[in-house]
Amino acid sequence: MAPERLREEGNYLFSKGEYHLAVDKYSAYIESVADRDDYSKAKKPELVFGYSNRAQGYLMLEEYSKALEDAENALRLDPTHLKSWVRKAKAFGGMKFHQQAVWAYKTVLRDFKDQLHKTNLQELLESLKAAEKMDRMTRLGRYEDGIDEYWDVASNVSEPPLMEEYVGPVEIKLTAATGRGLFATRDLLPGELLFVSNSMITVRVPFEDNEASRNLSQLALFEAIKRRVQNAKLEALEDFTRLQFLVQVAALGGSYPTESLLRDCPSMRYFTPLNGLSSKDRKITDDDRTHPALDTDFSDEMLRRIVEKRQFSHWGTNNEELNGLYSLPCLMNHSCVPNVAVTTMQNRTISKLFRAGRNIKKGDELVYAYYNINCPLDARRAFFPSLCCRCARCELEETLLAEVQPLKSLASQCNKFWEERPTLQGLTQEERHRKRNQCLICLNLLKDLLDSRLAFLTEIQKDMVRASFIRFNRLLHEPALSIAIQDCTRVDIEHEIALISVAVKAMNNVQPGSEIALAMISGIYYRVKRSTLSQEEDEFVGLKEIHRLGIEIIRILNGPHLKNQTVGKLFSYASLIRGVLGDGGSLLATGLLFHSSGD
Ligand SMILES: C[S@@+](CC[C@H](N)C(=O)[O-])C[C@H]1O[C@@H](n2cnc3c(N)ncnc32)[C@H](O)[C@@H]1O
Repeated sequence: MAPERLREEGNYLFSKGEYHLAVDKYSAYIESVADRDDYSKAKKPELVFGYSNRAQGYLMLEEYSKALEDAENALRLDPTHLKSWVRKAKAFGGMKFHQQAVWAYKTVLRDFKDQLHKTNLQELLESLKAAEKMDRMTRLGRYEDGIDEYWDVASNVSEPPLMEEYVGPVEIKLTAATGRGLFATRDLLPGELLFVSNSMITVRVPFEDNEASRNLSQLALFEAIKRRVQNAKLEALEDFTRLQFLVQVAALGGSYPTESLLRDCPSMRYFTPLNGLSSKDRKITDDDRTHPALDTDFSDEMLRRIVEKRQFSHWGTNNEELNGLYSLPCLMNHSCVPNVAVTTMQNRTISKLFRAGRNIKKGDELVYAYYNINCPLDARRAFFPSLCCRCARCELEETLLAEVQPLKSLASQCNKFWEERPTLQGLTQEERHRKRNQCLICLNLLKDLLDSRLAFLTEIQKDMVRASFIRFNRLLHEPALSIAIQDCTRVDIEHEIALISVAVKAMNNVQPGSEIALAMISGIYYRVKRSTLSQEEDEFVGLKEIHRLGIEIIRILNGPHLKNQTVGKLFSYASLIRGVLGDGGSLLATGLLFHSSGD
């Protein structure tokens, strides 16, 4: 077929969205032009056209390294070909080489200034801005810009910001008692970013709390990971990201006690996004070629175990469930006194951002809470029966519950009250008061215990005990039990603020960056503010102090550099989530914080 015909057919197929076929036609076109027996100078424009258009086809197919190769082929023949430059920039972006994408967009904007018309220019400026943002995230760990922009009324951003991956001051090592864990490689301040992890694979299923639906989602994850492993195995020695994927899956499937340190404690190079690696570290080395992950058989049994044991579930909007697999988060151990705060964000993927919750020293193990830890020991253990956490708090509580009978009965009342919660809505006025009083009596008993028999505990130990009884405080804030501000005296309100203040301070000392504490603070703050007494809000004893604590929590969860305006919005929005925060619902809370647009 004549080259012109091939070119026309390629264009036609491209316009119809048949990108695979279009790429084939452009390949045939390139070949037939190259084979033609005439001067190379004469063929140059046609070859540039062929390579450049095929690059565009590859971009549509998300085959970015091939797109880059073609764009570069075209530019070698004609370094002034604008479209090839733009395609090269896009290919860099697709490969997540954001630093190079920034450079390529800047080159276009500088060298082709006179050829760009308005729409072109606008589009390129936006692409450059997006690439710069991605670059800041993946190399510097700066995510606040995207969050600020999302919440800025002046911006038209409606989608939650896309969070690219980032790996900061973290390494994998063996712990003394709980297998592998993550450790800090330098001293850290509260709110500092540790790493951001996107799900390797996500499946969306309609939310149905039953066995069949769980099986279906596990099967879908299993099929997806199996396909990805097979593909990665084919190209792992040419493509470093595929090798990274294999190492990550092998690490998740690795058993502990460890058989092979190399496989079970892989270098962070295998977890770091390419844009965060030096160009030397991105290249496949001899050590990579002999990496044990390449010899791993990735049996169905191993992949099934990964899916079953390592899957994270999130509630999505529209009553759907998003189930995902993560690499680094799965290597971090649990503690009921965590030092890491996590937020989850749903955008096109699901991103988890991990930040230091408190001051952390170089070499400290990094631990976060796998589940809601604001409840008594037995309720915590019920969330994850196979774990049996032995952190300092669990050990303390176990001893106290065995030796201090009143504490044990308070714990069982606490759980019982909480389980009765769904029926609170239908109570009469009198029953509500009675129930509320029961909670208040329990809280007073707890206070007396801590002031007398348990007075020997240190302050942080007392806070650990208080944090285990938060359910009493939360019940006081259930819509069915909470006091209507108009109907109560200033003394009542101040008493309630004092109660919540003790509770949220304890929660924050035990688990800095607690979304449940934030929701409780914001809830009472706005209840007082919206009441008829709102003018005097600042005079209420303790209200300012809990507001300050709420702000502190937001900055731990979302970074210390967030604009004040954004922090204010997140604080006001947090009051809306208290109703939907059930046990284990803390992941949902921040998902929602970002998911809903506006206030
Ligand atoms: C998500 S993995 C964490 C990484 C794990 N240590 C490894 O080597 O793969 C969770 C498993 O780690 C162990 N683990 C994590 N936190 C623990 C804790 N606080 N107490 C006891 N075991 C824990 C349990 O075996 C648990 O099933």
